[in-house]
Amino acid sequence: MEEEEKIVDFTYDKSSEKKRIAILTSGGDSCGMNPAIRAFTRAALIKGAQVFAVREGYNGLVTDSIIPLHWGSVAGIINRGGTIIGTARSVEFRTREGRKKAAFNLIKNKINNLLVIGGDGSLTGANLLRCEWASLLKELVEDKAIDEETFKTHETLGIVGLVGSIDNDMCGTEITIGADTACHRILEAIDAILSTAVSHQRSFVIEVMGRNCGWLALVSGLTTGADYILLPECPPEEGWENAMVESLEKGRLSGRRCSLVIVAEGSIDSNGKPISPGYVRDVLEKKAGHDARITILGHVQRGGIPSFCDRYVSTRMAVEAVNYLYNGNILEPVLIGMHGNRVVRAPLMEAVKETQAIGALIREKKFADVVKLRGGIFQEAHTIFNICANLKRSPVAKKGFNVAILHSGGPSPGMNPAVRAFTRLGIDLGYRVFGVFNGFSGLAKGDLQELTWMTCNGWSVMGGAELGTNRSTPNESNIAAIIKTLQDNNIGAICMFGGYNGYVGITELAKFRAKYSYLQKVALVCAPGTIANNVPGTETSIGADTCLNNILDALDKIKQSAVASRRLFVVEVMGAHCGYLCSMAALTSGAERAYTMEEGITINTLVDDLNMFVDRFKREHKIGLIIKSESASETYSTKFIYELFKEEGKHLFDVRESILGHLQQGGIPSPLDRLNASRLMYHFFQLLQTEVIDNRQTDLSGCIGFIKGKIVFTPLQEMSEGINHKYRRPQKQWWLDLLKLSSQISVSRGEAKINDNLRTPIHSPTIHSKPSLETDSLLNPLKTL
Ligand SMILES: Nc1ncnc2c1ncn2[C@@H]1O[C@H](COP(=O)(O)OP(=O)(O)OP(=O)(O)O)[C@@H](O)[C@H]1O
Ligand SMILES: O=P(O)(O)OC[C@H]1O[C@](O)(CO)[C@@H](O)[C@@H]1O
Repeated sequence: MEEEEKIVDFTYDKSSEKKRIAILTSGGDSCGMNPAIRAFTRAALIKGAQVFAVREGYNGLVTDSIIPLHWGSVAGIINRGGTIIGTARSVEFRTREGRKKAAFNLIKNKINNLLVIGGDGSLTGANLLRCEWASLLKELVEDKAIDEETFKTHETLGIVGLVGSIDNDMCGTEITIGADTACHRILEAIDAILSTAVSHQRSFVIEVMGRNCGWLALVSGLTTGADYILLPECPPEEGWENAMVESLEKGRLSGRRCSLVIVAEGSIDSNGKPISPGYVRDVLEKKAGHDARITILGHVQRGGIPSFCDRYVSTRMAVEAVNYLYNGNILEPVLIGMHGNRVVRAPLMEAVKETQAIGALIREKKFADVVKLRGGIFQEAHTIFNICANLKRSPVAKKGFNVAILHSGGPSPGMNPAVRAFTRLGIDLGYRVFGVFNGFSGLAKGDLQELTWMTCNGWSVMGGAELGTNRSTPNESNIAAIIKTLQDNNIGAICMFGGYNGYVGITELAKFRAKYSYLQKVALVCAPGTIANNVPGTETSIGADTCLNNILDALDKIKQSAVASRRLFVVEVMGAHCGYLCSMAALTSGAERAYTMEEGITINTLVDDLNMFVDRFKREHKIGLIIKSESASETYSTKFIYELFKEEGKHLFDVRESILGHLQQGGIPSPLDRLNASRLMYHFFQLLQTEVIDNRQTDLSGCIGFIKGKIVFTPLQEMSEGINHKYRRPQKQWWLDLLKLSSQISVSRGEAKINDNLRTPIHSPTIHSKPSLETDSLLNPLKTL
């Protein structure tokens, strides 16, 4: 995979031949397709391309349902599920005759670049069209449908693919567009089911989608604390029914009041025989005597509002697709994927081949190879699930090593799932695990407790921080008491899961090593648990994803409230001195402006922006949105900006300010935060084993975090050097360029010059069940963002 560092090159393409690019969505719809259509269209328009939508997937290519897209055609869709250009599973395109018609229609519309957003099937189709292109064109010449001249001008077809599928089943990307939102829908349903299951002491068998991929089942199993999961990639051994019942019984005996089994829809046993939820229910009733119920989640999983993650990845991938069409080698079709926070390109043909190989390997029952092809995160999540769901039956060999976890800083969603994973992974490995209440001050007071397997039962779904958190740090007055607690409980390692203050606290504690020799035998490791994403040694902190979903939820509601009147909203978000939340919220909400401390606010910026909004509202815009980071400027406060815009914009628009406040820290943790919290804790124990126990580096100190798609350890010195101590944020912030991207694709450069009828949005097929395939169905302006 080739990683792209440059986020976007917005230079206008001056070549005389303007690119004509078509975009289509195909296969099952997925949340995130619309943000991808928006970002792709706008980024391509900025480059000077003419952009077209092919309606209803490949059917639109076959039937010539191709319409132009303009800046305004994709307005107001960033927060809408589904796909405004329609999708389908086209039977005709599967035939060579169908693909010949598709080729003809592309040529008829003078299109020689195509973006396909769909699942593995759709991208297989795109790949096939690309492979057959020359021969299809030759046949069209022979049929006299096109002449030699046209043949020559269309010899190459640039193809780029984005994986839009809830299944997350494609090689070449860690995550597909729609998979995260589907996890949100599944978790909402399971979290709701758990309360009734617990009340009745029932067992629930839940079927989730995914075709022959178990990603959705695996992630939902791990993040809801399910007892048992059935995945197509890891079919259970013969006699699994007894093992499942035994495992569930063990859970009940330890105090669980309900049992949860998640079945991926493509689950099979080791002989390749499908396993149905009905069969699992029957086993539970007959063999365990459980009162069991089935819930098949179905298409709920594909619906709703796109999550932050899906809006983010789809926007990034779409912009990179434009980059590729302008700067890449279009003779080699690519798939744009994600690796951590980074966009990557993979050869489309290879990705398709590898993905198809998985299906064949499942049929050949080569399951170990299948799991390998699903990638490292899949394997890791599976290992963590297996440990956290099963209390070992045989006693574990004790390590004689005690570990403690504490939080520090503000509460962050994901703290409880982290403690659960820490406890269970630690116990499984033979450690004694302690939870410290109320941060470093609790440590000084000796306020800690040994955590057992069941102490954290149910914590994977809980927001807040059961252990408590505060901003105290070790200092001269409490250090002796801290050392006493550590010594009394024979603690050999501390995992501080928290925010900036926790990093300061661990740094302070390490400084006391010179004075207190006991501390030289205590490993000190920070793990990022803060909504602000302002800590060093990581690109992402746990809690930020939940927080951004909270912010987007609020922004979507705020935007709706403006529909009836012209309003400009100035919305203040948290993040201390770090503009991550602000810039990401702007990028994924379609806000026109984001004010961060990193970029600063000047009077010139405010005047320019005021003029921009005046211009927009004059042209019938109903809503404007500015996201402002809480510390963006000491001089130009939220109140000041509100007053300024109110005064200057009166008679044209209203201004409202909204300070989102602590709702941003609350709520149940998102699937991604739950998953990543567990993965971090898994890596903590790997680090402990290799560095502290095997390499005897008892005074190990530093932090673990996500860098370029991997979980890595950064030693204390480097960690400290990576901090901008004045502004309490990392020195280097990888996302800064995204601020530019956000405003570029939200505000049209030449908008003032654009003819009104070109800004007309498309009818949504979700509103009109039988959308016309004619281009004149571009009616009825919605006139929103
Ligand atoms: N082998 C193929 N040859 C030609 N076209 C194909 C091929 N496979 C799929 N397609 C085209 O892509 C469309 C969508 O494929 P499919 O139904 O497999 O969904 P998908 O893209 O895998 O999406 P999802 O993961 O959401 O199911 C098909 O209806 C067909 O038009
Ligand atoms: O919506 P349809 O055509 O019934 O397809 C359902 C299938 O599509 C997906 O949602 C996406 O591939 C699968 O998880 C599921 O098996």
